[in-house]
Amino acid sequence: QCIPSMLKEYLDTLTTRIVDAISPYDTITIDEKDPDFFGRSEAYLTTEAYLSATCASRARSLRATLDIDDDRMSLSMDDYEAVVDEFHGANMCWNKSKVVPRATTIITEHPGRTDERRMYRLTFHHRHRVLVEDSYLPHVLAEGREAMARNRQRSLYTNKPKDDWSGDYDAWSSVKFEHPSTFATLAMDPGRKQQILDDLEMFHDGKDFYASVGKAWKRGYLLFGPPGTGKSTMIAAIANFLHYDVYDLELTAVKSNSELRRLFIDTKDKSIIVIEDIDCSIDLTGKRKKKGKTKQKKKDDDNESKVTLSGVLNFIDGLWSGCGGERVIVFTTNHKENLDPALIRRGRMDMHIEMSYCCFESFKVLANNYLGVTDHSLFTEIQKLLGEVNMSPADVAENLMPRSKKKDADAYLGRLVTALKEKAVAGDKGEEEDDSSDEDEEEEGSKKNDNTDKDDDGK
Ligand SMILES: Nc1ncnc2c1ncn2[C@@H]1O[C@H](COP(=O)(O)OP(=O)(O)OP(=O)(O)O)[C@@H](O)[C@H]1O
Repeated sequence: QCIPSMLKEYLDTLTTRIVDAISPYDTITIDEKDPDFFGRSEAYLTTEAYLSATCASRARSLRATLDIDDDRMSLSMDDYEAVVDEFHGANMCWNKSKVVPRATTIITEHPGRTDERRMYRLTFHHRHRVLVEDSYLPHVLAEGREAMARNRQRSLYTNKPKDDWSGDYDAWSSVKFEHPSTFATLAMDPGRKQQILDDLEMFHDGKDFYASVGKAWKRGYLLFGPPGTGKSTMIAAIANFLHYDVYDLELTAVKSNSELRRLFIDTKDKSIIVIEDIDCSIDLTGKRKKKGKTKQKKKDDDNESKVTLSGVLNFIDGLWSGCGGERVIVFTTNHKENLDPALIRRGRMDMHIEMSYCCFESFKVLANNYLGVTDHSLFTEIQKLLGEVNMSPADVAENLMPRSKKKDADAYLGRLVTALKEKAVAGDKGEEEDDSSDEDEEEEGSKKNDNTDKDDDGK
């Protein structure tokens, strides 16, 4: 029984060798099993992601698997299916096959599990060998990784108090990141929006550029503006655009610079590290200039947190240069003028983005988002009123929010007109008083600065 099977194996090998010798085609096999680990090989997973993203739609026979984390079906080529990928005029033929081991009499604890092994085989003409090795395989790798990053379930992390850290990688707790905000739904000046998108794209595709100029692959964005103008919404849109995780760093819970460093070291690549309301998080502001005035306060704060401005500056620059890559850091503030210039200088906060009160262009985005209208007889009046009063996009959105299943555009736009008129009667100052009413007392003194910020668009 053994001899015929050995003979078959020998003949198979011989046939392959003869065919290889006379065939003008080369092949590369990418095996599912990782020789060093029990899991699936990264090369296989990356190839699968690449083919699913680029060529699987051309395959007639597909395989669906349920991604439990993501709660969706993902499709890939089925076994024995083949597709052709054209690259720089050359045909790259991929097929998927599997090897089923010969039956044995091993009794297993897991009867459903088989030892079958899948593989992708790339076949191409011998004359494209250099193209495949130098360009096509790196292309498959880069695009496959990109597709994997796009498809993975992203997380929103927050830092735990040090007393709750239990293991080496336990400084952050996380939940699924599922914020629906995108740049399409974000209401802001379209020109500025495009600038930000271009900047993010440049950063995202800039690995080689950053390496060539000797700069760490990171980018800092300072988002500033009055409450309710969309700073948090913008962060979510950036995360969705770049397909990054978000680390929401609560600085007041960090007790020392070394704890801060450790938190940053524990963040992963392809992530956004956010410190919201940086001016309220910690006494980073003005400390260097008004040492005398803040001495007493500093004493009181010593028991609370010993994170210093220089600690924050060091971790941004020191750490970024040394580890990982592809990280974005975002600070938000309602009062940019209170921040120490060293903290927000270009190179640390590379782009300063003002989120301002609702302009007509922003309103049109919100009207479309909330009511599905792109034009209406009340638009002209709303445009005029928005030119006269300051209303945050959050307030505009609240007025446009349908109160029943029926999207009655006349009623909701009418309600907005009434609210704007009331504000016009109260004057712009009324807006500022409204904002401060639900905020901490200590913030009240700086409300008037919202308008001074408007002159600095951070270009
Ligand atoms: N520019 C915007 N585009 C779309 N929606 C917006 C925008 N600004 C505000 N909103 C809406 O208002 C809500 C509050 O906005 P958001 O929390 O992003 O404001 P913020 O500037 O971060 O406020 P704060 O300074 O108080 O934290 C959002 O959930 C969103 O629905």
